[in-house]
Amino acid sequence: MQLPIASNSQTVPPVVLTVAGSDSGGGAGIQADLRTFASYRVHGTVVVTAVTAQNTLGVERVDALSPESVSAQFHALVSDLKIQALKTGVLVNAPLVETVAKHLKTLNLSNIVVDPVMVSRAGAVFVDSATIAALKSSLIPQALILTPNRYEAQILADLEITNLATMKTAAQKILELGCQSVLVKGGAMTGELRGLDVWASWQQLEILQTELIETPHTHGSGCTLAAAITANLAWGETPLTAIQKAKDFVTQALKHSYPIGAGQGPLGHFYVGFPSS
Ligand SMILES: Nc1ncnc2c1ncn2[C@@H]1O[C@H](COP(=O)(O)OP(=O)(O)OP(=O)(O)O)[C@@H](O)[C@H]1O
Ligand SMILES: Cc1ncc(CO)c(N)n1
Repeated sequence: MQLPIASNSQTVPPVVLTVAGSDSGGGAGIQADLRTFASYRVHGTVVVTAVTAQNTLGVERVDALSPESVSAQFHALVSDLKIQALKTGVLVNAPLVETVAKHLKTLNLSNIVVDPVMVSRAGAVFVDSATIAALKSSLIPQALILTPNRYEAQILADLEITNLATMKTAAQKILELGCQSVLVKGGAMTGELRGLDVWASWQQLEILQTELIETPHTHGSGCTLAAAITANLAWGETPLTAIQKAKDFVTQALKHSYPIGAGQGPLGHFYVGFPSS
């Protein structure tokens, strides 16, 4: 593959950040985010929020980092590096949500993608009601783009999502939480809605669909999508274009997902050519 950027000391890629958890199986979380960032030739930095013991079959244990550790990681980063776009992933308790929200406020950055990880598609529940309340009050209002999956959108909108109409209604209800736009992801929908997403801002509503990839190996698709949106924003794309390009990237990576382990395998990020940005 031809590298699009010359490697000399003058070339500086955009700096992006993922505030997320580690997946020991390497499929989701920070591991998926960094593979995605590398695919987009952006420099990925990390604030680790939790360490999960996880594989293709599920989550066995979650250890949250302390708010002090998370704060220290933010301080080290922002005292030295200029972040152009960031995404947040799993935040397993209310103090962590509040800590991250406080640091994001001081960054004065508009390119914020919030992936409100609460329930993975494999059914792992990561958060309690206090955490959901903190997400709603302090983090979601800072999002340029919020990316709930079907189950997270149901919780945030307090509405059962069964069809396209309820996906749209949920998106519009979630906007009232104060985010600038919301992408209700359809990976967990069934039939012809599987893989269809609904994006809503106050001005616009779009249905996004590429092609359905018939595979059980989709572990990390949500993290990959949010990371790819973040990378596209860092390269200067508008929110809708960033989402469209990111969805194309996820579709390609799903085409190349691979069966390691006995459960849901990860996406094949490194088999996708350099994405246009
Ligand atoms: N089989 C599929 N074919 C095409 N697109 C898919 C498929 N499964 C998921 N997607 C897309 O992948 C993106 C991620 O959505 P999804 O609903 O899977 O997120 P998620 O549940 O947060 O993922 P995960 O918890 O596995 O990281 C969305 O754009 C969705 O439409
Ligand atoms: C660490 C981590 N973050 C996010 C998800 C959601 O897929 C996961 N399974 N694990």
